[in-house]
Amino acid sequence: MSLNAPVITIDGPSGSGKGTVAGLLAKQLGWNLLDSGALYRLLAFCAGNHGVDLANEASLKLLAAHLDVQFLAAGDGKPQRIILEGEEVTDAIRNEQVGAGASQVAALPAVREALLQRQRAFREAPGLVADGRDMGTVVFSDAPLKVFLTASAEERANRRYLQLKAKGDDVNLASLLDEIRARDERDTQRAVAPLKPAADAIQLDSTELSIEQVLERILSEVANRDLAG
Ligand SMILES: Nc1ncnc2c1ncn2[C@@H]1O[C@H](COP(=O)(O)OP(=O)(O)OP(=O)(O)O)[C@@H](O)[C@H]1O
Ligand SMILES: Nc1ccn([C@H]2C[C@H](O)[C@@H](COP(=O)(O)O)O2)c(=O)n1
Repeated sequence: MSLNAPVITIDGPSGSGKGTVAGLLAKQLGWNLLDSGALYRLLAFCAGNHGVDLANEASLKLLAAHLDVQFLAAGDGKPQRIILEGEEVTDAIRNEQVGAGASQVAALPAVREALLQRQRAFREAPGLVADGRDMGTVVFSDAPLKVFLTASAEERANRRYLQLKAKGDDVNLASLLDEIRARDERDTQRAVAPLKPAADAIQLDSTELSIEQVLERILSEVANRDLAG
């Protein structure tokens, strides 16, 4: 970990485009990438594999501390490959069921504590782009650029619908909207590290913006702060 390496944090609700924009930004800047939501998804998925109840905080804490995971750069603009206990789970953790489980385990203080250092270890030169819910408020509270990315719940559900449909999943728009609202509620209302903008974050509503427009706005903030060296 290098405490001097600059960090750009991108927080926001599910489907706001954080992961997509963080990946593109990291690629463009040649910086490291932390998809912190993947860690919570992996924990929920791993708990399922090991028969651990999603409310069992003590067992989840242990599982989180010993999570055997590798993030592998895929290149060609493809998402990182994720290997859990030797098995590729890149696609398996990207569904609403695992997302809901992740949101459930993420509300447990011992789990968040157990994952904190693992997340901070991603801070390496030349810099880090980190996306999640508490990147700007807790994990990298000293980051020189913090973005809070939002979009209406309807637009986010529609994006998720198109994304899952393109993968061949059997999806229903109304259920996705309900799931997104339930996840928003749990992520914003939990007692520890709730989803909220950091006081010094730039807020971007992407409802009417394309991915390229969002990226362009963040890159202009990177240039204003002279972060790219
Ligand atoms: N501005 C945008 N306009 C249209 N589609 C977008 C935009 N941003 C993202 N998308 C699409 O929306 C879907 C969800 O985006 P993404 O996975 O990046 O969201 P997220 O905020 O990381 O969600 P989660 O927190 O659940 O992982 C993807 O299919 C992505 O291509
Ligand atoms: N920094 C983070 C990242 C994620 N979570 C929780 C809350 C989300 O609902 C869930 C899945 O995240 P996603 O992959 O959809 O970004 O994980 C969190 O609490 N803190």
